[in-house]
Amino acid sequence: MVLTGKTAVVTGAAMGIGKAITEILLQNGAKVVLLDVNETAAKSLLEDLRKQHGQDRTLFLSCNVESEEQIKAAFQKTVETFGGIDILCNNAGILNEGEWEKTVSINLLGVIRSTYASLQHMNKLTGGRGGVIVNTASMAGLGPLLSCPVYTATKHGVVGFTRAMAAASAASGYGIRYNVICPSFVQTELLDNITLKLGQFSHLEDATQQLVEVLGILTPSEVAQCVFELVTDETKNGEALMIFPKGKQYITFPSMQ
Ligand SMILES: NC(=O)C1=CN([C@@H]2O[C@H](COP(=O)(O)OP(=O)(O)OC[C@H]3O[C@@H](n4cnc5c(N)ncnc54)[C@H](O)[C@@H]3O)[C@@H](O)[C@H]2O)C=CC1
Ligand SMILES: CC/C=C\C[C@H](O)C(=O)/C=C/C=C/C=C\C=C\[C@@H](O)C/C=C\CCC(=O)O
Repeated sequence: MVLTGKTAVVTGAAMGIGKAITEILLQNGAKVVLLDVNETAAKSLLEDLRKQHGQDRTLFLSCNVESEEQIKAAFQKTVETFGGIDILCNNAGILNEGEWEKTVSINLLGVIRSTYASLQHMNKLTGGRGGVIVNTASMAGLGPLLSCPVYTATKHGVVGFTRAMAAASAASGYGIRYNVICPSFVQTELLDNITLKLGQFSHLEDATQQLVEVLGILTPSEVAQCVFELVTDETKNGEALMIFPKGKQYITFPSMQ
């Protein structure tokens, strides 16, 4: 996929990995709609992006992925502004084992809400142009992080949902590819104040810290480069890409056949 002239929507775009995804998509010619709840950070980023890429290739819309209504309104505004949606990066996510229902609502249900809402605009069977969706899971979507069981569950859900949507799309002729990234630790604000975010499992922080020391820490740009690969390589559908500082690996799952 050539990105020039394409329209991308990125959730959780104001900071961290979402910001890096937004930047690499703009650098490669796409128009990008930034969705986030952090208006201050988003508007500051938008000002910088417009200085670099011009006034007409970006749009910020305040959108909480816990709200189907806000997601649908954001997608409608995107289509009205840029004519359609070609790329969707469901990236918004939190880590909060104390508020685990909120974690589920954002990390898993938010991805489902956004994916389903995008169908009417992207599905070739309903007048869409097709395209690609890349969801942000985690290595915790492939194996357990003992200090955050609910976060782990949400990310396992994102991996499974993405792979099922990829199969459904291929079988139905939607013309949409679905892929998922599974990064290890990334230097973002999500990692700040981790003890508080682990809630009743904060006594297990040291075990996670040991994982960090073994695996190292990625930069958001390294993760965004992998998203760019999954967006542009039109052979990729149903892929889970594990990303860590020493490299990356496409996961092979047990085959039912
Ligand atoms: N930082 C890490 O070590 C890793 C992060 N991830 C995942 O990467 C994604 C991005 O996280 P980071 O960039 O690390 O965190 P971050 O905290 O830097 O950025 C998350 C962004 O999502 C936004 N957001 C939060 N709740 C939202 C909601 N309800 N609706 C819309 N936007 C919302 C925040 O305002 C923020 O801009 C998350 O899904 C996270 O689970 C995956 C693996 C590793
Ligand atoms: C306390 C949580 C800290 C950060 C959360 C962050 O957002 C995140 O998602 C970081 C994940 C890092 C995970 C790193 C390693 C995970 C190891 C095990 O759970 C096994 C995982 C995958 C095995 C895959 C395989 O080898 O087949």
